[in-house]
Amino acid sequence: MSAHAETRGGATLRMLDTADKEILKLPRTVIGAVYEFHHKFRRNPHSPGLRLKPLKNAKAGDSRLYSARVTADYRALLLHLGGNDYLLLSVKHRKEAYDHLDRITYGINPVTGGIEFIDLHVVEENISDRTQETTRQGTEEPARPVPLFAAYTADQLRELGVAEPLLPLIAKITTEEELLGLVEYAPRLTGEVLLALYDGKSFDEVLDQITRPVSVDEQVDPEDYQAAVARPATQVTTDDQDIQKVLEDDFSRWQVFLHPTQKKIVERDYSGPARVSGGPGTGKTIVAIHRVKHLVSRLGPGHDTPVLLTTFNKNLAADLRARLLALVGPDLAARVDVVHIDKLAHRVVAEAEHGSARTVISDNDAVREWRDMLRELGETTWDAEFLAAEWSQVILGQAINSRTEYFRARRAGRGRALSRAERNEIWQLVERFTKRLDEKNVWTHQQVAERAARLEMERDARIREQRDQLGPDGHELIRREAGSGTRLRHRYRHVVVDEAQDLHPAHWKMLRAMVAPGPNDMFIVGDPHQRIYDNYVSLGSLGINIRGRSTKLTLSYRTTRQNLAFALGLLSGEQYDDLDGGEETLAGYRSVLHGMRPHLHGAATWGEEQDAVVEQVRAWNDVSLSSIAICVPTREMVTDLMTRLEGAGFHPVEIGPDGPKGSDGVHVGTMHRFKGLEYQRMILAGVSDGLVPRRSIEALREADPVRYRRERQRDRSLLFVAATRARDALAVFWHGTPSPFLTTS
Ligand SMILES: Nc1ncnc2c1ncn2[C@@H]1O[C@H](COP(=O)(O)OP(=O)(O)OP(=O)(O)O)[C@@H](O)[C@H]1O
Repeated sequence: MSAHAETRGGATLRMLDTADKEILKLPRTVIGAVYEFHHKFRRNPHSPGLRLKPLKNAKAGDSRLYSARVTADYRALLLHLGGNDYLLLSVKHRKEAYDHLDRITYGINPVTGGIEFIDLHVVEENISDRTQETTRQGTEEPARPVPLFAAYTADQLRELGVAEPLLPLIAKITTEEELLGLVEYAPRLTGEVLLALYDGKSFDEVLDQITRPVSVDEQVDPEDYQAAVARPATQVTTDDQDIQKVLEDDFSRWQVFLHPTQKKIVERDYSGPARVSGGPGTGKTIVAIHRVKHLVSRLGPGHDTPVLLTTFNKNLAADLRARLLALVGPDLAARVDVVHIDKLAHRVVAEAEHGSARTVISDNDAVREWRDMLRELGETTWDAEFLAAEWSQVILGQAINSRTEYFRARRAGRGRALSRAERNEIWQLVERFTKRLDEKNVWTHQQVAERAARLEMERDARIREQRDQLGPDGHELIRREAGSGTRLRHRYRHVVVDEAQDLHPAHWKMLRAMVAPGPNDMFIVGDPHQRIYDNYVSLGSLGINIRGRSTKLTLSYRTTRQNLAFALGLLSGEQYDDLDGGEETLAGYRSVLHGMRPHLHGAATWGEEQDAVVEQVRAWNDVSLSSIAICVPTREMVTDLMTRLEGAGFHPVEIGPDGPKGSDGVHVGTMHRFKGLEYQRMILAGVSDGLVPRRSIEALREADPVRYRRERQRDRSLLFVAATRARDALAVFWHGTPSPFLTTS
């Protein structure tokens, strides 16, 4: 519903995204009053109690700027957009609201077409406060002999979208602290551009990676504020609840203020499957959830669940469900099937086979079964991990049913080539293995996925067949399932996938078959740099054609610039695929958040390292224990650390396959468990040579270089995922020799 439709007769009052930063610093009672004010204003902006009146700004003839009464002492600054539409720019103490009117500027950015508001007085005060603070602490940096941005002309900065009124201030900045002080209250794009230039990106890179993605194509009318407020670059709230969310807590901002790039991706109409990539913390999950909202709010009325939102595991699905509910409310959320991918596959199989009694075993259990079987057979040519992966990825992944098919199968990226005789041997072992599982009445998730994919593809084929038989009127009952009288349709109208990089080919086949090919059918979100399972796919070859519909998010909302630089260093020299046979990079990946450099600490032994980790937890006593997490490479190390923390009087909570097994207390888990999570502070422990990457892969270095590279890359990604979970502080520990991933960065 649009704000206009909601408030017929009254007024619209939207809030600019930069307003809440100042408002949230006000006393609690005033924040509450802002919310009340907002309600009253929308009902009748001219009610006498509100004292709405134009302000005489320094700009000649300016009549857009208004003030209104929030409490006896506080005033709202409003921008009149036209008609009864207003924009809340700020709330200030009465004195401040009128004292520095000549320092208040607003306008439409000619590059993005978005509305920008700057209180130069606030910016200047912030710069001077921050600088004084560093002087007091004795941490001030020496001013550079030339201003930081002296190398750029005003025209160049304008071209990059920097806000005009800030140019004189920018020209004077000589320290990082001053820059951070300016960026905090500057329009979003100005901050992004300046920090990127400061971090060493070239003018062209910034233009290409930061400015162009948010530029508008059309000519911007500098006076048309109604048009400007509707552009993605103007980040505003839309309704009452939004304002409440923003005022209640900072964590709800994602529900309200999408980055222009996020917004474009969410609202675009795609002619077929679309893919969104982006580094850690760039809001891929947020975009997926908003996309679901966008899709579900356009559906006609009904009680069915035409939208699927799926992800990798149960824990992440629970998180998606909670976030979706917070964003859309129970009625719309009820129309979305939020389920993790394995459960979805199980459902399909259970429905077809009326509840299979088989027990599912984990991938680790499957490798163990392979190992046992090879030992029993005295078979030493192949190792269990290789056979498990060959079976899962090539044989199940391509739904191979016979030896002949396996002889012909493509084994792209699987390591060394296999001769016909070798394939024959493997096939026999696979047959034996599946028989062994059958006899034990167990199967793996991949087997379930493969069965589900087959079932869904058969269903899809039946739907097509029936459609082909439709008469010219198209409404024949032929569409009914033979005998049952129920209509046979695709399960979903739209499918939205998060954590796409770790889905198995069989999952993709199942998902593809669950939705009719067409506009907005599939929305796929993932980051190949975070692939931590051995599933490589080419979406095109699985019938999911994303060509021309790929977009990338590059601004991290989680990771600080310091942590981000560290994490990027971990990946140096690797290449990553784009899930479609091409290459993917993290070009443009950046942050505007500022924090401490990661703390790095080496110890002589694992025992000493654990002592240091416990000390670190103790030192972080300014945050709650549940906002700290520790991740380590192995299960044994989790157990060790849990005992150690317990002994030190902390209450560690282990993260299991379904998420944390409790809430209060430091979370501890293996690196695999941290996919998709985030914590205020993170400790990575055990980042030693031989553990990260695993020593066991060394044997492959000569024997199978391709596989060696992949396994090594997987361990690197695991460390990358772990390092990017931290919102503010990151501490990295090892014993003995540090991981080579640390030293090459
Ligand atoms: N537009 C936004 N406004 C405010 N916060 C945001 C916005 N977009 C994302 N965030 C926040 O940034 C953090 C990371 O978002 P999200 O989990 O969606 O990123 P991601 O790309 O899926 O990360 P990862 O790949 O590491 O799992 C979250 O805390 C989220 O709430």
